[in-house]
Amino acid sequence: MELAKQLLSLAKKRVHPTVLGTKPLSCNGHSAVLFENRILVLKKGSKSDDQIWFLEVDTEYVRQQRKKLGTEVVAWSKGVIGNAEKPIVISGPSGVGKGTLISMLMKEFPSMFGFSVSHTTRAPRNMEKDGVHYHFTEKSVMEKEIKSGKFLEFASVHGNLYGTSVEAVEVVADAGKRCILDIDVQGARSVRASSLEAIFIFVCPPSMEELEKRLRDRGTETEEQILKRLRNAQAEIEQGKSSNIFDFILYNDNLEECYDRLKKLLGLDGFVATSPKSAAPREINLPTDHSVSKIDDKIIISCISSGLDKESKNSIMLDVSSLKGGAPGRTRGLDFQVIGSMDQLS
Ligand SMILES: Nc1ncnc2c1ncn2[C@@H]1O[C@H](COP(=O)(O)OP(=O)(O)OP(=O)(O)O)[C@@H](O)[C@H]1O
Ligand SMILES: Nc1nc2c(ncn2[C@@H]2O[C@H](COP(=O)(O)O)[C@@H](O)[C@H]2O)c(=O)[nH]1
Repeated sequence: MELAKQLLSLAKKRVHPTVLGTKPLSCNGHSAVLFENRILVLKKGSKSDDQIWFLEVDTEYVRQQRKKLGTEVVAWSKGVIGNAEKPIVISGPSGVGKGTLISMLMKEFPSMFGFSVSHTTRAPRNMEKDGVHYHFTEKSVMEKEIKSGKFLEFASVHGNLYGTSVEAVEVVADAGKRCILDIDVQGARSVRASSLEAIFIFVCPPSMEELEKRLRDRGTETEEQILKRLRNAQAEIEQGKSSNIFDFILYNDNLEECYDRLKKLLGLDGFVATSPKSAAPREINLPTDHSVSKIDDKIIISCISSGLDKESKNSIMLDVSSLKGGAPGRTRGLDFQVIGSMDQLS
């Protein structure tokens, strides 16, 4: 009942906490169940992907944000049935070939991987499309969004702001794909410190001369920008090799060989991409009429449905013992079991 006391004390003091995360859309009523550090909210008569929500009140993430923002904080997080595979964070100096390797992976395994589309304040290059390569944005807008908690991580890189929104990672996982993040070392450090469990790979150039050649041959930067990126590369390579952020270091000398090593460390060597392997979570549809009770880590949702001549009762048992992640954005690891028949199962 610690959480109940905490909530009561906040209400008495008339504290208005900073609310992080995307709020659930309004609905025709809801049931709420109190846990140790969060409140489970079951929306009545909502779509299957919008039924289970958590209001994080005293989770690790909320405590971190409270410290960072200096205010009381609560955070919305959508409950998702099942788990997602760990995202892959790829870092390395500009021009080393991260984007090239990621494109190869996505081309060979289109149904397995999805790209986390970052936000940036830098101007688009000729072939770059808004919403595909980046979400191109104004600095003032991005700064506001950073304050509102939209980003999992952000950093100032080569003079511009770059950031990964919570949504960018979660839409990929919700589609049943494994998310790939192309971010700099500062961003990788932030993700390492966040609640997102990931695999961290650092891509190294064979030499500074070769890195410079690749950057120049790419022809996308001005001379001034090339020099800035090369200066930053020195420090990034040192940090990439010496810090304990990264699980793997990949040397990108010969592209094909490097790509083969990348596939090997992801367990994809010899893997033939055939039919789409979807890890999309199972879904339940909760009817408008239901009552909720809690037994330890199990939530029993009793549904009442009236037929022509009889009223039948069915129940779903929602297991919340293996919740993963928590805020920001999604709480994964929910599982359910149907007790009795359930017409509403999709
Ligand atoms: N192993 C390689 N050998 C030769 N050229 C390469 C190799 N890998 C990538 N390249 C080339 O180097 C250039 C830079 O690659 P890429 O754009 O993928 O780098 P990046 O690490 O994503 O850079 P940034 O961080 O600036 O986005 C491209 O023109 C690409 O074709
Ligand atoms: N911390 C973050 N770094 C990011 C993100 N998106 C990209 N990047 C890194 O920026 C540089 C430059 O990229 P470019 O497209 O301008 O060449 C590169 O190292 C990327 O990895 C992000 O969301 N967060």
